[in-house]
Amino acid sequence: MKLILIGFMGSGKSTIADALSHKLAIEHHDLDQLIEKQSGFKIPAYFEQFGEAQFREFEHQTLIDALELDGIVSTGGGTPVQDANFDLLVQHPTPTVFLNATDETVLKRLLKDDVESRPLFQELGATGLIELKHARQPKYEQLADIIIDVNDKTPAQIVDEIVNQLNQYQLEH
Ligand SMILES: Nc1ncnc2c1ncn2[C@@H]1O[C@H](COP(=O)(O)OP(=O)(O)OP(=O)(O)O)[C@@H](O)[C@H]1O
Ligand SMILES: O=C(O)C1=C[C@@H](O)[C@@H](O)[C@H](O)C1
Ligand SMILES: [Mg+2]
Repeated sequence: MKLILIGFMGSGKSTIADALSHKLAIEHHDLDQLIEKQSGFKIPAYFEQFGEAQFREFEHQTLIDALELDGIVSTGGGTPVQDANFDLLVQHPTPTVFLNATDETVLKRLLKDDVESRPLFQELGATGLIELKHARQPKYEQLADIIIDVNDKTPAQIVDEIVNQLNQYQLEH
């Protein structure tokens, strides 16, 4: 079984994919973690050392490899909106789940984490980050086979909702 999770930074892709992989007893491949493992750099260090353009190239190659694997692929927040990745994902037969969070939810969750772990948050600040979120929203929506509202829900509730919607989706396709 295969599944792709997309959504903005802080929408919960890594958290939800991890919980879902346990529930469904399948593998989870987190693109940011794969990039860190394969490059030997943490994401902020990679941005600092090589810049965003080179990060996007590395991310693209990692996505190509990850799409060959079984299980759940959780993407980085910016992965699906890069043109080359968008084209790959739009053609890919695997169901794509978009975790849709409000601006408030995203900011609340990101501010709870270490700001330094997300270089674009550090660079853009809260206002710039939300502008980026709005600019990306149409692309996430275009790629989504299933959209899950992730506001004010526990990870367990979100996981159950994904499982239900996925069953429905599979019956219809
Ligand atoms: N449903 C939820 N309720 C409350 N907190 C949550 C929920 N889902 C995730 N979180 C928390 O929000 C933060 C961001 O979650 P996570 O790292 O999974 O997001 P992400 O979409 O993978 O972000 P990125 O794109 O930056 O990798 C974490 O601190 C996580 O514990
Ligand atoms: O939204 C983005 O562009 C990013 C999100 C993270 O998952 C990382 O991939 C990186 O910090 C860039
Ligand atoms: Mg993540």
